Amino acid sequence: MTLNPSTNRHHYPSPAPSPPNGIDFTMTAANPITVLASSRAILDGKLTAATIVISRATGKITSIFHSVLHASDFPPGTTYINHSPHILLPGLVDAHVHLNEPGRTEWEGFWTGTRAAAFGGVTTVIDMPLNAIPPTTSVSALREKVQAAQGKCWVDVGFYGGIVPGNPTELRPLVEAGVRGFKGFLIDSGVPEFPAVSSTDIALAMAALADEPTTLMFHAETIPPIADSVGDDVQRSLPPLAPIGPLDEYATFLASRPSAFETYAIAQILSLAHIAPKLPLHIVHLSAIEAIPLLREAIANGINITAETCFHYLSLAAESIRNGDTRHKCCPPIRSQSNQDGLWEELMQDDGCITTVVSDHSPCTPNLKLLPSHIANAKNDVVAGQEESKGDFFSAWGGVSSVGLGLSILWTEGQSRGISIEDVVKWCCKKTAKQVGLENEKGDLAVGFDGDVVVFDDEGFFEVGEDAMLFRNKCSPYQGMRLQGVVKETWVRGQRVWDREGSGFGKGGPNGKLLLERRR
Ligand SMILES: NC(=O)NC(NC(N)=O)C(=O)[O-]
Ligand SMILES: [Zn+2]
Ligand SMILES: [Zn+2]
Repeated sequence: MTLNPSTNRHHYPSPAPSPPNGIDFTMTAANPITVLASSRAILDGKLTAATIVISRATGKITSIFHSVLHASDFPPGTTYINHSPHILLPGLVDAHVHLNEPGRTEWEGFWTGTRAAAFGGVTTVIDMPLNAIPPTTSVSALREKVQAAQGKCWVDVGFYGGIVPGNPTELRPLVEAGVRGFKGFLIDSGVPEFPAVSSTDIALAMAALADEPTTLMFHAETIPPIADSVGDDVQRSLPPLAPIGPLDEYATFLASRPSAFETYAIAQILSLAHIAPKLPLHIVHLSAIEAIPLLREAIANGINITAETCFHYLSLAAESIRNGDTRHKCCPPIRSQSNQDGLWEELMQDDGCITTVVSDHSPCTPNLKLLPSHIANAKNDVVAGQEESKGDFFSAWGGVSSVGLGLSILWTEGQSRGISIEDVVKWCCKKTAKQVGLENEKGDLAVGFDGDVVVFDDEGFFEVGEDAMLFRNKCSPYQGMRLQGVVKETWVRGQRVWDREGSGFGKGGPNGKLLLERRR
């Protein structure tokens, strides 16, 4: 090793690999590096051999080589791991997670939710504005959330703001305070403190955000009016379709929330898009394939709109949901197998309207799922004293728990559909990062990006037992399933947070960053 006294920089020992493209191939004593290598990695969306150098001081990727370099190529003191043949992926950005703290921390919290994320290779989660109390509909509520999150996050966490009636003046201050987008509901949200918006509210929100660097997102389900003369406010207060059939049969629930709820809501949003032509619009958790032609046409006409779908719509189907298995209840609902096939078909199109796949992890305490004891098989699923309403899809909380399982769910389901690991990275890393304005630091393995790296064994299997459901309440439709694709290690900004075969969660504690830098 040669020491350059003027800069105190240690240069790499000979034989050092020649630095391609003039990359600064040096390490200072104050800036030690971690090097992760593998014969297989996803760089710039393509599978290739790679050696990734991460600064331990900044957590950023400082150089990348498209080949496997050796430990001896680096200075002593370098942490070097060759993970061949496991795949190095950029950490997943799950752009739709409900963490529910403060206020409903017994449903989920920052600590449990972000550990579950890290377990499954998710290095960034974006928290939804509802189910915590207060909901994130004002800057002061955001402050409470940020306060509650301090010191508890194992991965990086960003926040969405909420659009509710009466809060348009809060929206720009929320952008300034660092929220990464906004969500509004066109139907009852399930919690009283987050009411649905009318067309008038949407128009006000669009006007307020028209020139802001943000994304306006909608829970697009609404009850089509019984008559054109029904006013907007009356419309919003209509009850959903009454159940016709046994309440514990999934088909009864599915029939109460038809695809027309989604297409009608999307048409309503599109009819207002001219108010903010530049503002990125986004449909969260798209389920109904009938909405795809509407969205495609809108995009062809220049409307700036995208859609996400969820792991559960791509892996579960109405036909296989047992009576009373409310772990599958979510809104919009999981639809037929042919609907699932149609979502996959759209997702696989390069120019499709569905650009991202997220979890919509929206958990609750097991008692609120009203799960009958013949289905409950995790310890905390069985709750005494609710026999009369057990399995009632209409009374049960709507939301599927899956944060941290998504990579393996998609990989398992995708085996028979011919997807590649590059596809998964596109849907769950690259495009989700873009959706929330993190495309210059997350979602890819590239110089200058955060050193968020997943070590993925694409051929391994695991069973979704309690040890794989690190979210607070072990109640998920994936429970007991055998999934292909195991996350061996998760690195967040150059620190190993999860080491499946080694020490488990890192001794460094929860070092997740709260992503509150204003979007640009
Ligand atoms: N209040 C909720 O968490 N709702 C969520 N619930 C679902 N998806 O069933 C959602 O994202 O709409
Ligand atoms: Zn929603
Ligand atoms: Zn949600």
